Amino acid sequence: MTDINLDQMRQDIDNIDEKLTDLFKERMEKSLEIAKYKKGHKVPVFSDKREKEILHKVSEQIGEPFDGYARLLFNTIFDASRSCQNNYMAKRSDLADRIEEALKETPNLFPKKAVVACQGVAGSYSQAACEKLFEVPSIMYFNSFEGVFNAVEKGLCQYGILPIENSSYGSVGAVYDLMQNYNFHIAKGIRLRISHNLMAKPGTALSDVKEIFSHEQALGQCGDFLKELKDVKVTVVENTAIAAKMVAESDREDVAAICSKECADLYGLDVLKKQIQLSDNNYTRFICISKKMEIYPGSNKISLILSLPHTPRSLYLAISKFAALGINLTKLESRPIPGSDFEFMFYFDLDASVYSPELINLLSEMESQPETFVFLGCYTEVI
Ligand SMILES: O=C(O)C(=O)C[C@]1(C(=O)O)C=C[C@@H](O)C=C1
Repeated sequence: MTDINLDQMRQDIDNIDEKLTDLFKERMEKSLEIAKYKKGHKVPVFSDKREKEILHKVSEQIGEPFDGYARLLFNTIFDASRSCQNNYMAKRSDLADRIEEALKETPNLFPKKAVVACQGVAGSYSQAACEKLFEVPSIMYFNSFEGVFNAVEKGLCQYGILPIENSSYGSVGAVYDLMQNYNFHIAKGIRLRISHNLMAKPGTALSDVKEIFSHEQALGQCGDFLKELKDVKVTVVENTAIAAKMVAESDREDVAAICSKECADLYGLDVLKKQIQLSDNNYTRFICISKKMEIYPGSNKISLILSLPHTPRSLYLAISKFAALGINLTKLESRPIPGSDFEFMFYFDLDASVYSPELINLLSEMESQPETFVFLGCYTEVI
């Protein structure tokens, strides 16, 4: 009995959907007609006033309890309508040409050899990421992340390796902040499993340790282990391998470093405690940056930087453009713009590829807006 009723009700829904679909198609065709007018008369796609008027009218007409749902539905309809109009009106941008050139000029295979900038000293996780990406890299080490960006921008190194995010401790804010100041592209990404160890000179016992050195991210990833230790000073240094080197070269017998196992062999240290990170599934994402845009075959990830106007719904409108094309947004990071009044730079990672003409139209449209828009690259992430 129940099943018969359900079948009947579903049949009713199907009939309603058929009418809705016809009406939706009719509405989208009208929207395209408007796009033709707008293109000819240089009228912008988005009209906040018109959308608000429609939402108000629809809410009044439908009343409670469905008015909230109706606004949700109509906002989605506007997203589709705007996306279709933008796609129709898109002008080919300088970015579209640069992407086409990069697709033509990038070789099919990622290089095996290159001069690569890494932060820190030998034994750093950046070195491990670099050696996973390149078979025979010539690594140049720089004290700071800024040194890596500089070396690539000035052409001193062909590529640079930078950590951007850890699965348990989050984004590397310093790298995101530097992205605003340098011209670079992302050519590849890599995800590295990270296992931290407490290391000291041979002869030092865990109970002797009075000071631990490491990078801020590594210390954060080992927070639970550090909380258990009593009367131990924790000191932040630029890099985990720098911490290992400092401990190895120190006259003190009461210091230790949190670093990778490879550092033990490199700097003659002993492991006091293995795997001290919060989770066994501890991964760090690195980017491999280049000066020129390089897009290797199969690239399926896109990174962008956007500044958005301080107006209601501006972030929603940007995200809805990706949603309307069915694009998965895999990361959204916001960082304050120095010196501004709580204005932010937004960093988007998308599951998308430059082989899609609709996406190229969308990127062209975004580039034509007055706000900052930077296409960082289209690449694959090695896992
Ligand atoms: O009225 C317009 O200007 C339209 O382009 C139509 C429409 C809509 O789909 O209703 C689309 C985009 C605008 O932001 C406002 C309304």
